[in-house]
Amino acid sequence: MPVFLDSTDTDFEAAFGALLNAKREDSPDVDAVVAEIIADVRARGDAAVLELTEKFDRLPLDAAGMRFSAEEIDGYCAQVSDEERQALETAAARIRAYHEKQLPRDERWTDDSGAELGWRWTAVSAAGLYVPGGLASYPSSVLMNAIPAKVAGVERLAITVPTPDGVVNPLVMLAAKLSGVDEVYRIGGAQAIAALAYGTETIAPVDKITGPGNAFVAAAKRRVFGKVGIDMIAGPSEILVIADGDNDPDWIALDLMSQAEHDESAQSLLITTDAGFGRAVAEAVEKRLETLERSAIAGGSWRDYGAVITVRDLDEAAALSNRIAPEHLELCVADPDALAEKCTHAGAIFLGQWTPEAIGDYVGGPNHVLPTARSARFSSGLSVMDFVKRTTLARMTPAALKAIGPAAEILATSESLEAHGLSVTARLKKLNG
Ligand SMILES: NC(=O)c1ccc[n+]([C@@H]2O[C@H](COP(=O)([O-])OP(=O)(O)OC[C@H]3O[C@@H](n4cnc5c(N)ncnc54)[C@H](O)[C@@H]3O)[C@@H](O)[C@H]2O)c1
Ligand SMILES: N[C@H](CO)Cc1c[nH]c[nH+]1
Ligand SMILES: [Zn+2]
Repeated sequence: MPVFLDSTDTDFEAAFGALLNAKREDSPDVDAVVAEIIADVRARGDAAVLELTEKFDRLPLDAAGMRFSAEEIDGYCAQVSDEERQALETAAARIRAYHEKQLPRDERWTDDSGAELGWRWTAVSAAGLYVPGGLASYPSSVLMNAIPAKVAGVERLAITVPTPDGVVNPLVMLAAKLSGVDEVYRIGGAQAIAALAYGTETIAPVDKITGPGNAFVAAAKRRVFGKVGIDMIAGPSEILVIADGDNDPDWIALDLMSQAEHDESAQSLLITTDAGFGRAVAEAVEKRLETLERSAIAGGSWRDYGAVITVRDLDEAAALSNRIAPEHLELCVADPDALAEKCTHAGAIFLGQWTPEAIGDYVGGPNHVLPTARSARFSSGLSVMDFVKRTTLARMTPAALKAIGPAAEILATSESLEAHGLSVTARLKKLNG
């Protein structure tokens, strides 16, 4: 059973604080292991990656076998059924259409001084896309990473995906092919992140790494940030459902389990205005856990990190939700739009009882690579914007320089930066004869 909290209890704040601070993904143990792995890959390149792949994925490889060949990719694609291919194509088309709307526009204008100003967007040259593969396999994450990158115009895309015991999901290969990516490596975890960031004999380094993963992947992305860009911390999955008593407890139980089954470090929370409904959902979860094949993982994370919280009203629910800043927020209440207005910190919001979170994982259109561990307070889900950067543009005319140059001279003097000021003064002198 998860913890049951009631916002009217005297010890509520302490218990809620403990829930917020649960060290699900950035524990010192994970970070220490990851630091060692990254150092090893930097020092020994391919040799370290190959050893770590054998150790963690039980997959003995040589350097030549690290990358899937074009023939291998085609062979796996041929194994995909028509039904599965169509489902992937549906997902890909919807994800593409959604992300095409995110393409930012260049801007250029002339201001009152006569200065021409603006900015220009250009794509990252090379991106490494992490596709998880430890406890489940994620063709959908291939699409969610690669499609926005392609829409942005990234030239080189390299996918890393662990294949424990050498088992490959053919749909992962087809998703790569449908997205136009042919550089795919069968490596995962912190060693894959290090290889993408620093490069090895076989893998050329990239400029930016995106994608979700477990605690080891999330910790590795934190550590390589600065050497390369990263999208965000997209670690073990989370869901917060806010539901009134007018819902089917079994539906809500399944929604909670849909994220609990990703990882033992996942977190599934229910906030409800109806204590009896909260108990009914918890009972429905226990019933479902009796038959779910992934009950070991789902039950583990539900027991360790799950919670059912009873609140006085939906305003209180929104306030708690903002403190949690969940990756996924499902609003199963009579007026989900009104509640959504108040829920300002969340990776993705699912409005109403007909929108299970799983639709967003696969076919809704928005990206499913989303900020976890409360990082939705300051970051957003993966988008085209993660694969572009903005360069500012400025052109002075003589009139513009005359108008705003003197202020620059004064500020340069105030900073004691002589050459800065003189670079303006020299030009102004010429203009002023
Ligand atoms: N936030 C998001 O947007 C989002 C999206 C999809 C999936 N996810 C999350 O991605 C994760 C996928 O996890 P996964 O495990 O299935 O696959 P994964 O690919 O993230 O991790 C597998 C790798 O972890 C490494 N690893 C495992 N145990 C280790 C250990 N003891 N020491 C060092 N390295 C170790 C291994 O290298 C292995 O290859 C889940 O937590 C899921 O919730 C998040
Ligand atoms: N829920 C995950 C994001 O936390 C994404 C996903 C992919 N496949 C199934 N689920
Ligand atoms: Zn999911």
